[in-house]
Amino acid sequence: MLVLRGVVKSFRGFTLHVEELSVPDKTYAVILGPSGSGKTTLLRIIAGLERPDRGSILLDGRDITHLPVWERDVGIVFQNYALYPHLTVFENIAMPLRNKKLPRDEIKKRVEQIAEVLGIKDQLHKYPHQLSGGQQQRVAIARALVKEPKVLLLDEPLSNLDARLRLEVRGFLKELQRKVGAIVVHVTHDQEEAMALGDLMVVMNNGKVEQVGTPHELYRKPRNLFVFNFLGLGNLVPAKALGLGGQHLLGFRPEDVVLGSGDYVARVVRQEYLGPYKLVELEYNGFRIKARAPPTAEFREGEAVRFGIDIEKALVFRE
Ligand SMILES: Nc1ncnc2c1ncn2[C@@H]1O[C@H](COP(=O)(O)OP(=O)(O)OP(=O)(O)O)[C@@H](O)[C@H]1O
Repeated sequence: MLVLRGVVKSFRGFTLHVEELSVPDKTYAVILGPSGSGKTTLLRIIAGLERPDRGSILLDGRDITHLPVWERDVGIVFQNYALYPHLTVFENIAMPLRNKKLPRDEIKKRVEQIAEVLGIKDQLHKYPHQLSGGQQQRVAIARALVKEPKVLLLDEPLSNLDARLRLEVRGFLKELQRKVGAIVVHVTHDQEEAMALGDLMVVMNNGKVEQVGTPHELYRKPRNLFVFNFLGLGNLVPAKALGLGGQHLLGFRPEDVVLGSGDYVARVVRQEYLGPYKLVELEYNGFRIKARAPPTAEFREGEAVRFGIDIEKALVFRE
């Protein structure tokens, strides 16, 4: 189990403050937040690349706050992979083991083993520039895993891959984590990626943790407007505008809008065909509302449609 307690790190004009964060064993944790929210700083503190001003980091009950990077039992994959260009794939992966001065046979065995797990065994003689982006990334992951660390840290690992490869590698990362059983801490600003991968999601904003939970908890029970707005598509309408009492805002997801029947009448502003469903944007009482419709539904722009809201699923926020 990885625990951060009372961790504070200040730069000029920015403070990261994590009161308490626990990541249980064998958990895929995703740190999600907008640019500048402190995700990378948090990762670097866990890695030992950044020293916190206050607080402690515990790994399996051991205080590692003041240990140097190489004594921490963590593997790191940087966003740009940071491979050594003049070394072969084999030597890149072997580097952490050479630093540990393991015997030559042992190094060969372990490099080949991890290369097998990552499906790059036939690339070991090549140089990084002879590999595709996806293959380079696998080499970086292999290098991070070859020491069999308890914690694997991934900083925006998918951001350099094209859309198709990103989906493929995403599935692969999760399977890999299950196979090696390590704690993964994965930093991203992509909410879909975070929900797809995370056993545990940590939403950050402005140096603080806004909420920690499973993807479903965060999507359905966001603690505040920031989390609601940051995860997926949402509608926000004052309760009054819907003829309901109170001064609050109602938050609901497109899939909570029932089209074709209900208490309200709106106008269709536009529609987007997205394959499995259509996203329809409505205007009601001066507010925009996004709704889901079957992919075959046809609307005319400006057409009046009736709609209702699954009010049980709606969230109440203070205005
Ligand atoms: N070494 C440093 N010296 C000074 N300021 C820093 C340093 N590292 C980070 N910061 C500042 O801390 C804040 C958080 O940066 P951080 O990189 O952790 O955010 P992030 O959420 O990872 O953002 P991004 O998604 O853009 O990478 C930023 O305002 C950044 O300018």
